[in-house]
Amino acid sequence: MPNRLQSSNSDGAPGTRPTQPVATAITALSELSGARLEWVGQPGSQSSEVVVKGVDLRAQGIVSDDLFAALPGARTHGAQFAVDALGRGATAILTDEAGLELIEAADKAPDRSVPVLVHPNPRDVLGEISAEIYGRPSEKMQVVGITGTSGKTTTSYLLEAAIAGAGRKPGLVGTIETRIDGRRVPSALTTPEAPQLHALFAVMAEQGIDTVVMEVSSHALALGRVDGIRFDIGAFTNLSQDHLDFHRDFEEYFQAKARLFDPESTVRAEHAVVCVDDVWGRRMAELAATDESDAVTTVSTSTAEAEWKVGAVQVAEDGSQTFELVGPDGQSWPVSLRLPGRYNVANAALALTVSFAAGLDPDAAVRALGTVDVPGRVQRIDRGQSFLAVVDYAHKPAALEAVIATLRNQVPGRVAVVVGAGGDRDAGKRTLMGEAGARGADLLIVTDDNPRTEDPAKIRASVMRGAVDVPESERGEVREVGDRALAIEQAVRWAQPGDVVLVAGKGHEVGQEIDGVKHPFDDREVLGEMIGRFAINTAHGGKQ
Ligand SMILES: CC(=O)N[C@H]1[C@@H](OP(=O)(O)OP(=O)(O)OC[C@H]2O[C@@H](n3ccc(=O)[nH]c3=O)[C@H](O)[C@@H]2O)O[C@H](CO)[C@@H](O)[C@@H]1O[C@H](C)C(=O)N[C@@H](C)C(=O)N[C@H](CCC(=O)O)C(=O)O
Ligand SMILES: Nc1ncnc2c1ncn2[C@@H]1O[C@H](COP(=O)(O)OP(=O)(O)OP(=O)(O)O)[C@@H](O)[C@H]1O
Ligand SMILES: N[C@H](CCC[C@H](N)C(=O)O)C(=O)O
Repeated sequence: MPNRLQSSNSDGAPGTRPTQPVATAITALSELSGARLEWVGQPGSQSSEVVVKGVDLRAQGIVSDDLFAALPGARTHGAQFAVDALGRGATAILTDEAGLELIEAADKAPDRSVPVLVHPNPRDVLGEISAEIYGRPSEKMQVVGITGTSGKTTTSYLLEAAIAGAGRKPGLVGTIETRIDGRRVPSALTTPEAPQLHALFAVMAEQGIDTVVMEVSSHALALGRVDGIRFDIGAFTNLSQDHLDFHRDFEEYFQAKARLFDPESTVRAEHAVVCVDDVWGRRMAELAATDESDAVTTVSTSTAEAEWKVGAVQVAEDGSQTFELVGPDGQSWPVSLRLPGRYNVANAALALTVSFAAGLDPDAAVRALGTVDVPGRVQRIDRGQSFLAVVDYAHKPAALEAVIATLRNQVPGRVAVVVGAGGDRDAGKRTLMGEAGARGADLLIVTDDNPRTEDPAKIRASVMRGAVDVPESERGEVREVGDRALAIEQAVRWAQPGDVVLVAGKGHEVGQEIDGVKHPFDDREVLGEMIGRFAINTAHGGKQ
């Protein structure tokens, strides 16, 4: 039976469960959630004393004394894995009526009497239950949630640096990784499920973390993953097309994000910091407004009305930039940023406005921002070649357009873009990405991203359609090369001094998922290798 995990592993890296778990009676959870208490397995040994010390919704993640949340899903019902969870030491189960039936009908009945909390929609109560089991740890620290279509990871990294720079102990939860005071904990989702999140907060509390910055995806908001968290600050970056496979339309997508700001929502942050550059931001700021004068702070890099505004931006040859952030009382901060691109000025302005709202020392926060690079976000690959080579995570139309525009401004030469679209994700964005790539690049090579369970040729065909539908006079050359390594090779062979090669869509990812199997693939390594093989000796502009 798997033992309770430690909040620190033998190598000193933080674990994913607290070391000092608290026991919560199953009857208390029934009362808290309104779930009905039933019993399955051997009759006669029911004990109202049953307690749980942790919770998970993946049977494979269960350790002794856990509550197993057996949820209905799109692919399967968690109750199918109840026997496995009990074998790993779960002492109780949370499920719905269908789950209870599945457990009762299972070939292998539990060899003891097991309490089952039955709720019509267990996902709706899982956040509160998880918070309770772990002692409501998010209330012991200042939590900042960042949402929006693009810029969450970048803004989080900038803010994490500001928090550390200002002398606090930061926690970070996001797409690339979870970090506890700078030490890594791997993460599979941008925003983990509620049981994992509250456990992480409990570990962070044990390790003395005082300020947490976390990315909050629209999936998380819609699926209740952040329920039970008390957010001090909610930050909004922007909204553009993505995830319309999961959300019915843009309005529903907006409403999911709005859960972090809507005064009616149970996960509403106490303060909102909103970038009002786009119309969705302006709507979000209006929605978040209450009678409290400090409920919303607005920030803008455009002409939009806002309390915090960005003044003139100076861009150096290497793309790094400086700008002035001007506040409501005329106070102004000179900001230096290593990250290139106008959109990163927006990310940095948002990060700083949040850090001021969080009470961080402004000078220290501003200083810290100037040191930040983000893995796989406009990450330069330099092997001494005479053209600029960049890996970026743009995998949606607006992001692709933004990063191409940034790089176009940065080089005197031409732009090559290697990009594809992911399988089992918003199919509507594929043609738009093809269009953005074809309009922006002198050479667009349409390739595979993570096809997942889809036919890669069909995904490429959609991206290609968007690309070739752009009139020839308005676009560059378009090629289709399915093999991603070969596509990168072709872009590198094409590049001349002063050009830029952008490999977009996978950023920090280190695998390519094809038919359920993740094959090792890191754009940064492959691009570096191709430059080494085909573009060496270019310090003087030549090629092999
Ligand atoms: C649409 C979505 O987010 N679905 C999530 C949801 O799936 P689901 O409800 O359909 O569950 P299911 O796979 O049918 O499984 C049912 C239950 O059985 C359990 N189970 C299932 C199999 C097993 O072997 N053992 C087991 O215990 C599962 O934990 C679950 O509780 O619950 C599952 C359990 O946590 C998640 O794995 C799954 O995320 C899928 C894999 C996913 O890819 N999600 C992505 C789209 C996502 O959430 N992305 C956002 C970022 C988006 C962005 O901004 O870019 C994120 O926050 O990461
Ligand atoms: N503020 C922004 N506006 C538009 N595009 C942006 C912005 N910030 C970043 N991007 C683009 O989006 C890509 C992803 O950026 P980042 O990882 O910071 O966003 P994210 O919201 O975390 O994305 P995801 O939800 O896909 O994980 C970048 O590589 C860049 O191309
Ligand atoms: N969090 C995003 C990541 C997409 C990354 C891209 N490389 C792809 O596979 O589409 C998602 O799950 O939609």
